[in-house]
Amino acid sequence: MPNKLILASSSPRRRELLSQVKIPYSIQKPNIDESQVNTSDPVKKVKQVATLKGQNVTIEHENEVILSSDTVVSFNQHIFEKPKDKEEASKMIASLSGDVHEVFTGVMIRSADYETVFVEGTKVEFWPMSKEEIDWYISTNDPYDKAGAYGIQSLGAMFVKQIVGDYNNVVGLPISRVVRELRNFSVYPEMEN
Ligand SMILES: Cc1cn([C@H]2C[C@H](O)[C@@H](COP(=O)(O)OP(=O)(O)OP(=O)(O)O)O2)c(=O)[nH]c1=O
Repeated sequence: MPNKLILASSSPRRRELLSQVKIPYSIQKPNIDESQVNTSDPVKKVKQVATLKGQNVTIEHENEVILSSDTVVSFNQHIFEKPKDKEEASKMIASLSGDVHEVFTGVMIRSADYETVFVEGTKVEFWPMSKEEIDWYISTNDPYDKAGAYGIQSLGAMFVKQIVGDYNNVVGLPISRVVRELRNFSVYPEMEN
C-alpha cells in the first residue's frame, strides 16, 4: 500500500512540481522561526531549516511521510534569502549581475522509522545587467517571495545566461531526486491508464 505524503510548505512552486510528476500529497504549512538557524554555511543552513520545517509539521503527523525544503542563493560567501524590501532586492540583483552564483535546496523526508536529509546545488550565471534593467525588475512583484530576489521560472528568466545542474532545484525542489528518494518511503507517482 503506497504511503500518503504531506508537503510541509506554503510555496506554490513546490506544489506545482509535485503535481507535475503526479505525486499525490496534502499540504501542511510549517510555522518556524528561521532566525534560530545561525550559520554562514549555505549547505548547513538549508539542511537545518528544512529539518526545522519538517519537525514542526511532524508534531501533528507522526505516522505520515513528510517532505520539507529550503532554498537559498549563495554568492561570494554571502547567503541571499528572500529580500525584505526594494533596497535589499536591488543589492542582491546587482551583486548577481554578470557573475556565477549557486542555488542550494535542502530537502528533508521523514516517516516514523526513517529519515533522510540531502542538498542539491545548481550553478547559475547571470548576464551583466544595467541599472535601468535592475530598477525596472525590482519595481515588479517578481523578486519579493524568492531567494536571491529573482524567479528563474518567471520574469527573472531574462537574466539567466546558463545553468549547470537541476533547473527545478532553482525553482525550489530538485524533483527528480525527490521522486527517487520517495521510493524509499513507498511514495510513488500515481500511474494513470
Ligand atoms: C532562486 C529562486 C528561488 N525561488 C523560490 C523557491 C522558494 O519558494 C523561495 C525560497 O524560500 P523558502 O524559504 O525556501 O521557501 P518558501 O518560504 O517559499 O516556502 P516554504 O513554506 O516551503 O518554506 O524562493 C523561486 O521560485 N525561483 C528562483 O529562481
